[in-house]
Amino acid sequence: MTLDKKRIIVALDYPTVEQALDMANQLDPMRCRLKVGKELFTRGGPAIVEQLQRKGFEVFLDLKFHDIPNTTAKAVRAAGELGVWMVNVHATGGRRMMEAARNELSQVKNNKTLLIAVTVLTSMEREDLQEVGLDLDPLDHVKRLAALTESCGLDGVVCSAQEVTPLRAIISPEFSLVTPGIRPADSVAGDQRRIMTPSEALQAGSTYLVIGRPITQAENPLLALESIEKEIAAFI
Ligand SMILES: O=C(O)c1cc(=O)[nH]c(=O)n1[C@@H]1O[C@H](COP(=O)(O)O)[C@@H](O)[C@H]1O
Repeated sequence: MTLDKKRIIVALDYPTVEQALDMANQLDPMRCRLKVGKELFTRGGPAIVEQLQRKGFEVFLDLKFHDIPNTTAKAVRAAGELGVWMVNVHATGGRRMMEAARNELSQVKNNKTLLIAVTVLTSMEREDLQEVGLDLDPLDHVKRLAALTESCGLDGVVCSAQEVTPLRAIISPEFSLVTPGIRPADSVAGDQRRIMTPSEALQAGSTYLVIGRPITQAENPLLALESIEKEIAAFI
C-alpha cells in the first residue's frame, strides 16, 4: 500500500478557468492534488494544466480516453508529455487499447505519469448496466475490469469505494484504487449512485479520494475541505 499522505484529489469541475484558478489559489499543493476533467479542459486546454503545475500542483488529467488503440495511445502520450501526475482511459476499451496506451506512455522520456482505467462509472447502478446490455451486478463487472487492467500493466483503477474491499482481495496491494462518489455524511448524492463517506472509503482501503461538488459547490469550499481533512486525519 502506498505511503502517499496526499489522499485527496479535488475535482476542479468549474465552468470557467477563473473559478478553477480561484479555488486552486485557496488550496495547498502540499495537502491535495487537483483533477482537471472534461469541462475545465475543454475551456482551458493544456494551458490550465500548466498554470496549475506552475503553482506546484500535481494534476490528474481526467479525460477518460476510450477509442481505438492507436488514438487512445497517442492521447495518453500527449498527457504524459504534458507532465501530468495521472491520466485515465476506460477499461472497456479492452486489452489492446490499454496495452497500447501503457507502451506509448513508457516511451515518454523520464515518464512518471500514472495510467489508470475507469471500471464502472460511480453514477451507474444495476439498471443502468442492464439497459446497455450488461445484465450483471456492477461489482462483478468492476472486478472483471480491474483484473483486466492490472494484467495490462496499468497502475490502478477508478471504482466506487463500495468496491474497494472485494477488489483488494483480488488485486495487488500496490495497485491504486481511486474512488470518486465520495459524499460526507451531510452532503447530497446528486447524480452519483455508488457512494461512501471519506472516512469509510479510506478505512476500506481506497488509495485516493476524488471529491468535487461537496467542496466546489460548498458555500465555503476551503472550510468544506478542512472538515473532510479532519474527518480522515485518523486514517492517513
Ligand atoms: O474518473 C473519474 O474521476 C470519475 C469516475 C467515476 O466513475 N465517477 C466520477 O464521478 N468521476 C469523476 O469524479 C468527480 C466526482 O465529482 P463529485 O460527484 O462532484 O464529487 C467528477 O469530476 C467525475 O467526472
